[in-house]
Amino acid sequence: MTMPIHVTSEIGKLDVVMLKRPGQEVENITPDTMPRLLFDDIPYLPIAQKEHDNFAQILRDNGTEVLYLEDLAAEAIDAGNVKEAFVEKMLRESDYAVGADHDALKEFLMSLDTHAMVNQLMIGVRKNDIDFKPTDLVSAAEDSEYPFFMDPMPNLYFTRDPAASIGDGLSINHMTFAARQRESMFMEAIIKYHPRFANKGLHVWRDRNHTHRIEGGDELVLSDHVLAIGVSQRTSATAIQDIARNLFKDSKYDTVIAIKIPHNHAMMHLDTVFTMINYDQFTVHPGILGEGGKIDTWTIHPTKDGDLTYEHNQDLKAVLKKELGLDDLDLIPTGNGDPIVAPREQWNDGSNTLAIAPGVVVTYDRNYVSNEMLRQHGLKVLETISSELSRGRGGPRCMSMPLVREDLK
Ligand SMILES: NC(=O)NCCC[C@H](N)C(=O)O
Repeated sequence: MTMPIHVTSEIGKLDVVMLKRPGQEVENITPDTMPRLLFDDIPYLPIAQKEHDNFAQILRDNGTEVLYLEDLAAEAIDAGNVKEAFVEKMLRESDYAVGADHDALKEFLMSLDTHAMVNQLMIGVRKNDIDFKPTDLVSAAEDSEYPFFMDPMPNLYFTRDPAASIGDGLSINHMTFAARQRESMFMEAIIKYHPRFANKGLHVWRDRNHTHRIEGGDELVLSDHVLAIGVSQRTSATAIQDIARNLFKDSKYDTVIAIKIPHNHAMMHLDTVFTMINYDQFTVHPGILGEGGKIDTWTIHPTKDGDLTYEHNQDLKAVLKKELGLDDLDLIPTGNGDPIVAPREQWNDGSNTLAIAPGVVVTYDRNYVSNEMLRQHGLKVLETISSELSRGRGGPRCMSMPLVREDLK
């Protein structure tokens, strides 16, 4: 029986994927909150939705079943009969553990049907959504001008990050910034309660109850025994050690390649600068490579007594060839390596390709130089429209959480 989560590569035919259609949460970004909510501009929602529907349709047209986070979350909460517990937990993580504001918010959220409640949590709760005037010190002294009781979660359409499928399981992630920390609660509920996933023997390799951060954009499943994980703005070396230990103990995974990338918003995750697109082909943003193409990598293996060994290397190509057992490797530079085109296209996720089968990728249409390069290197490129979605700083890989991929032959 195929497991409800089964991902042993970045490139096996994509059978099932989870997306989140951008909704009103995106309209709740303002210029003041943009930096904190991790956006560099405000997408125009009707167009962003059209673009997202186009992306989903490309996936369906190529034989992928598309599931939506918002539906799975509501179905899970109903199936587990945990609406009140979920609302309580969300309130607690939104800093409303007790008190009159907690009670008013809880009453409002519980009055909605489960789908509407899930959507409302994603959209955020504005102060004028409910008939309640707070009288506490925080509201009076600190928050009086702030329009929200509960912040929107506009990054939810990047389903790649709050959780990551690995083998017959997943990591449910402790996210770096407050703006995204509550997001992984939805996946936690789905795995625990949704009939499609609950009690099916799925492994949670690392859950969200940790202080050290890791995000799915950094977690790349290179094969059925090798992962690459970015040491990045969003993923700490400690979290990488943790997940490596857990995987080495209970799965076929025996190799994690930790790759150190610059710590900034344009390159926040490994998949913004490096993705696998075929058995022996990768995209790479030249901006992560130092003099002579060097980059710091550490290959991690288990010892017999459950400890870890680390091998430092600065030749990414050599490391990948060795660990994947390849004779040669094609690293395709974003924007053809041009000093203007490469950073421009990387900014709009020109390196963030989603492979839906070996050698078949979905990319943003705006990155036409990188797309042309991919075609010249023999890839089939399916372009998706991208003027608004890209304002959130994520591309096709970021916007998709593969749940099932076919194993490679
Ligand atoms: N895997 C990815 O690179 N995801 C893109 C996340 C973009 C989002 N605005 C963020 O900063 O977290």
